[in-house]
Amino acid sequence: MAASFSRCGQQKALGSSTAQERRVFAPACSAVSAPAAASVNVNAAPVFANAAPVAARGVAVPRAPVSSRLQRNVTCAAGKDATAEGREQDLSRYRNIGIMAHIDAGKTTTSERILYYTGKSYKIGEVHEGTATMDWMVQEQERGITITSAATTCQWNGHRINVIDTPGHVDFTLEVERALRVLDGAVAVFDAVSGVEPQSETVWRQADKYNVPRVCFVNKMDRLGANFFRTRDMVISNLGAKPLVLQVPIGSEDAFKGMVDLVKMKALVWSGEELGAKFDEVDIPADMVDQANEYREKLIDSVVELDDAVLEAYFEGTMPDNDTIKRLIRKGTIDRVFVPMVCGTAFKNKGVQPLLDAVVDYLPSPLDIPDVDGVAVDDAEQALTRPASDDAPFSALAFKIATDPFVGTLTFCRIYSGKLEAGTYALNANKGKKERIGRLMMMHANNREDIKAAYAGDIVAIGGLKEVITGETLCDEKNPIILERMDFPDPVIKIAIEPKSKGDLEKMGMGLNKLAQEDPSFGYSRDEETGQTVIEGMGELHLEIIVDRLRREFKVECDVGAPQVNYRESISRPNDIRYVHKKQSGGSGQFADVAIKFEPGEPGTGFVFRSEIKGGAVPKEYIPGVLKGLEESMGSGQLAGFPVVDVTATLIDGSYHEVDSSALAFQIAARGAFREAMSKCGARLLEPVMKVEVITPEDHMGDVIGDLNSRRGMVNKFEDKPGGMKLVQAYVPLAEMFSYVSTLRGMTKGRANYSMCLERYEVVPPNIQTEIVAKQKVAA
Ligand SMILES: Nc1nc2c(ncn2[C@@H]2O[C@H](COP(=O)(O)OP(=O)(O)OP(=O)(O)O)[C@@H](O)[C@H]2O)c(=O)[nH]1
Repeated sequence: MAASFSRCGQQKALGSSTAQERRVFAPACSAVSAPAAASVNVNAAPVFANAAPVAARGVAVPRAPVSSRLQRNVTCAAGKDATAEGREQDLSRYRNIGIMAHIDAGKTTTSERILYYTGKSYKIGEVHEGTATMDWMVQEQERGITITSAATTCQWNGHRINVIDTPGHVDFTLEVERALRVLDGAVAVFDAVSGVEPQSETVWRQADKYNVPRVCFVNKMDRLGANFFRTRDMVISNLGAKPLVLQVPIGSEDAFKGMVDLVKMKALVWSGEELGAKFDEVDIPADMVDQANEYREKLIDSVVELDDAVLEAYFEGTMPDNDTIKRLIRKGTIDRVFVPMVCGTAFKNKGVQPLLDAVVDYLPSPLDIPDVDGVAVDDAEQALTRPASDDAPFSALAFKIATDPFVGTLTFCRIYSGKLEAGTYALNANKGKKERIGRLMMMHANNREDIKAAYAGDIVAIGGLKEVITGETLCDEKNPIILERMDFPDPVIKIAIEPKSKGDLEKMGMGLNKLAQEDPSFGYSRDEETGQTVIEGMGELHLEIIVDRLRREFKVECDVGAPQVNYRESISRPNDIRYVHKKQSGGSGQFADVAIKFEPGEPGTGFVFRSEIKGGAVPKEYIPGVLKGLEESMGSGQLAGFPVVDVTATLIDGSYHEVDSSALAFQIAARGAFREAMSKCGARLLEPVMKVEVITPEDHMGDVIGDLNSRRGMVNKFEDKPGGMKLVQAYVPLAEMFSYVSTLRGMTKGRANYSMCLERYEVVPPNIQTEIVAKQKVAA
């Protein structure tokens, strides 16, 4: 049997469910791409002084639906005046936004232009030159990708815009999730050539989950094959959204000059494409007047429906004025009736200023969204809320931890209510501990500006917090609240790492500890028996970056093993198990008797525990012991030591001894019952199956399909793509996808690309299960 792992870095929290019904081990959600690390055997026995701190995990509760947003809109008018002394900007003039999209759609380039045009940076950093301000990590600059979401603050048109640029690669999906949790609105960037790409779908659904209002920016209008209206159609068909066209492009590809603004009914035409190029507001070109009229009419038709009085007047022949149109676009955007759509080319500096106008005009301020939800500290069933007001008790959510070489730990927080001053104390509501607010900073990518106080709506970094981790709440000690937790995916792959020397071993312990603190989708564990260290993450690229950071930031010399799938174990049939734990030899005895019904749960349900004990057959105080024993057992299954998922356990009966029973005895009995259940309930292995989308030239399509089939893949969809390309979609087990990037490159001479994300867990075929189990036993 595989040796047991002590799992560090993460703990699956129990959400807010009751003690009688709890869930752990939510299904993983992520993917893989990029080259595999070198393969080396690992035998060392590292010893770490500290286990990584326990990261909170929980079930995210989406924001309130539209109806409650509408209610909030009513309240906000009253809340607006409640601005405390010291606030620089009225809360209604805040926009907390994220920039989200598929990899390479141009999020970072767009964010860089936003910084430039808002006067925050005087020199533009280019992604392809490795100088982007927002991509400040050395790994980001070398690879030209965003890995961590960077936060920055800028000003536009009398508004404070807090921007978070999020990664597009699916391995860093947690960064997107964290950002969406604390944002009020988002800009969804699309590549005008590729339109809606797989990861744009994933982030779109994440934004749906958190009810985040969006504006679409169709970028790269200068590229060959760019097509604004095709992208609009894909937003409808692939995302099921209702785009509201606010601009019509003037020309495309090389001839892209600007756009017609359908509210102003003016053409915005750029005279150059250099940084800072000016644009003029001129009359609509004669050959576009009909098209502009047609789309303005569609725009007005969509917005008048949101206001009965305006609709009535419209039917009677009165056109709404531009202020009314803008008011209704804002209302429809915030209520998520439609998604305004604008266009441009960030790289060629066209369209960014109107995009900023759209952010200010149409995305919500903190006053436009529902009061943040939470629960009481001593009673998870008691719902609490906090309004976006400086006068309300202080509450903030830590959504990201970063390690800064100068400041140490930086904790990024979104302040939902109240005021926070540097040098004061706040309560970590999750841990019940007071923390000193040493330094308070506004962040500009990796630069920071010290501030004395922060207010409702701000996104700030706090320096020097000791024990706060991602997802925890900081609040006023006298008015404690625990805000909704975030949903963290479970790692899908793992690799073994071996430090080269004893010195490296110590540094590795420290490094892993810090990295796990920053990143809840990363975990590490140490096999107590073999001393092997295993790191777990969301994909090959994710772990590659972790190892790179260990080497560079923590100066750890190490060898790295081949990536392996993080399988899961489950059961296939129900069974009632009775287990008696009895120990009489020496000292006081131990006695616990449990009868537990084990049943396979629905996919994705994790672990559900219920107690149906009647008449005190198992006294109430021993039931947490049963739960604890089962939870411990779920961490490592009997087949091959993988986590067990999708099991429902119901405590139906039992007995106890007046003297010899204890919670510990029931914990041991539950572990015994679980062991028996795994052998009597048809234990089986589950594997992550990925949705893989390959975009390939037609002449390589046969090879691509043949290769996917040989990887146990099931091809389920073909589609035409712009430029004579074909999309092949297939479901393939993750175990068969390692190093796919290099195979695909070789097979198609580098002309195809692919992306993938976790679709579901499936039962591993019996012959493969036998192989995996045998391999795990040898490894143990
Ligand atoms: N032609 C053209 N290229 C662009 C435009 N915007 C961005 N690019 C280029 O597209 C590439 C990807 O841009 P990024 O801004 O890094 O895209 P991203 O979405 O931030 O990528 P990730 O952070 O890795 O997900 C870079 O080489 C950019 O220079 C554009 O408007 N036109």
